[in-house]
Amino acid sequence: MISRKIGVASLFSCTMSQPQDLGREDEYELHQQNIVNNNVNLNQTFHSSHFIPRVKSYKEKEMLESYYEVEEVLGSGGFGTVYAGYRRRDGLAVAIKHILKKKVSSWTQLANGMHVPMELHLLHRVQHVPGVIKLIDTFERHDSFIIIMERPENVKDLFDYITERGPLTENDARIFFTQIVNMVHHIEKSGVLHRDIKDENVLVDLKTGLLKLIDFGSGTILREKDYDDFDGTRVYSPPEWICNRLYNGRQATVWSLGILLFDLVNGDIPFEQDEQIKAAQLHYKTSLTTACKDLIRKCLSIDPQQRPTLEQILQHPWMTRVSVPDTSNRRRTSPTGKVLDVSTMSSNESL
Ligand SMILES: Nc1ncnc2c1ncn2[C@@H]1O[C@H](COP(=O)(O)OP(=O)(O)OP(=O)(O)O)[C@@H](O)[C@H]1O
Repeated sequence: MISRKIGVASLFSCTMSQPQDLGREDEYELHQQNIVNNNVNLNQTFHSSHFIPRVKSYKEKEMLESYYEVEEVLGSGGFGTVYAGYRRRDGLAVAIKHILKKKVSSWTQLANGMHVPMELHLLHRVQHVPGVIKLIDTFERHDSFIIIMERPENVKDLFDYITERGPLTENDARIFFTQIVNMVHHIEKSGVLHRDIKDENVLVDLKTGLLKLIDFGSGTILREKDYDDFDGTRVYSPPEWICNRLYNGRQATVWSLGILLFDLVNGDIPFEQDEQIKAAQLHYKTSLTTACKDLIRKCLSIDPQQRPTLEQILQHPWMTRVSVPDTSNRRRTSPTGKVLDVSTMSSNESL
């Protein structure tokens, strides 16, 4: 598998306590630390009435470190660094994302006139969506923003998960893919476009198989008009972006879902080079059902108009197939990491 990650450290080498309280709505605050907004690059400005943080007055002692213990690096990318940490008052496990202002390309203006990275606004706006990572707290410093999020215990991102286990069975892939499509559907209904749906941005809870979506750093407000900017992951971007530098948000999302589904059942993404994206030829390493290949093919239609909508994906026969108990005693590993007796779950993948 070709590595698409840069400098991602191992996850969760230690934990202190079970997450109990993810922070009540009224606990969510934006702590301003020595705010200097004069040099902020406001490429994109939106007036938001959805996001009005309570601003805590700046005091030297009320720094991040007095609320949170910062530990090892979980990952670093285009916008900054993510650390593991704990909330001091109750030991809640958190992820601390440090976003450098100079690296932020998209900003929004809040109803109170404050400027924040679009990522923060979008994440706040989709907090009600099941599966979206929970926002706990936010700080502003003169050169950066710090986003505190829940850090579920015993998780692994989907890239590492697939790298370690190889291609998933179609049944397991369906369990994951259904969660992701439902999440994306909810997010779009909330007027948000994630624009970086990929295995590295999905965390798998190894106990429950439940997924968490992270990283709205490439996201934007959903609109019908085509976009002419893209900051997501090129190998998940559609041919119309590669060829024309223009795309419809919903249709590009469906393309990225097609890449992700291929990745789940095949163990790696289908295209690395621009020419491959433009040709959209699919070569499978694994044996798949006709229904599965049909759904992938439709999502990866070169013509964006031919791609299914999210509703149509959810209605596709591969997604809705009725579970047929397998009477054999075959055993296999589930996405939850447990060895399952497949006679108790859906497993008939033949068409
Ligand atoms: N809430 C979280 N809980 C656990 N791990 C997390 C969390 N948020 C981020 N991570 C880890 O940190 C990594 C980087 O996070 P994220 O993608 O948000 O940062 P980024 O700077 O936008 O990275 P990139 O540029 O690669 O997209 C993730 O791949 C994941 O491994």
